Amino acid sequence: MTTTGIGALIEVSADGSVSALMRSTSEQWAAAINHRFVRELFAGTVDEAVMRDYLVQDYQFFESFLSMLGACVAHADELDAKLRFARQLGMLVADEDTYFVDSFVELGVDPSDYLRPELAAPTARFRDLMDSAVDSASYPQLLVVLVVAEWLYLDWAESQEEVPQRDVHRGWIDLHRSETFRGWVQFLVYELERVFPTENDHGSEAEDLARTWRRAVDLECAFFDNVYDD
Ligand SMILES: Cc1ncc(CN)c(N)n1
Repeated sequence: MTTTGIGALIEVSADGSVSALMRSTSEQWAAAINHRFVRELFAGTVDEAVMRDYLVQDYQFFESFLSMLGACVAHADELDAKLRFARQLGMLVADEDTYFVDSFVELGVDPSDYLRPELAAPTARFRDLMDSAVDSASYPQLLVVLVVAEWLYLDWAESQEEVPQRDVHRGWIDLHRSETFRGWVQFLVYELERVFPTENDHGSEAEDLARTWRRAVDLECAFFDNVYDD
């Protein structure tokens, strides 16, 4: 076992499938974790309207994300894994949903504005990708999207030590960095490596997973970019 450069907080086998996926998107990954939104979030200088837009769109992301975890409870091939996804669902309901609702209060966003907003294009595309993974009922397809979404967030959230003062900024960083969050991401990465199809057995399935990985990384960049587009 070894660690990679970016994503170095997580152990991956250097000659395994996850390492290869990571290498295929290293530039886009670096662009996402060093994005202007991340820099401003750590500095506590994100424009109020940008933060509002980002969280309103991310609450829509969150809905499909929950469905993916539910689908993993249904389709994971081992009991231990099902239990791990069920525990994470409980954490998201308790901590992440509370963060969203408290932040909407802090930012003055009414439920009527955050429950059914118009979806920005990257949000709609991300939801399509997650909903397709759910419909596929394929544990590897679900894992590919989850690994990108969670590992990339761990990477940017652990990229700086100093955290900003305001709850709305600090809370979003804290949700994505801790021993516990790192353990969750490590679990996802081990699972993806474990169930990844070998080229000999299922060449086209592996290609399909690689396409999904690249699409998810591109969408992470687009999701950040979108909040600065008029
Ligand atoms: C767009 C996006 N990607 C990932 C995460 C982390 N679950 C998130 N909240 N939003």
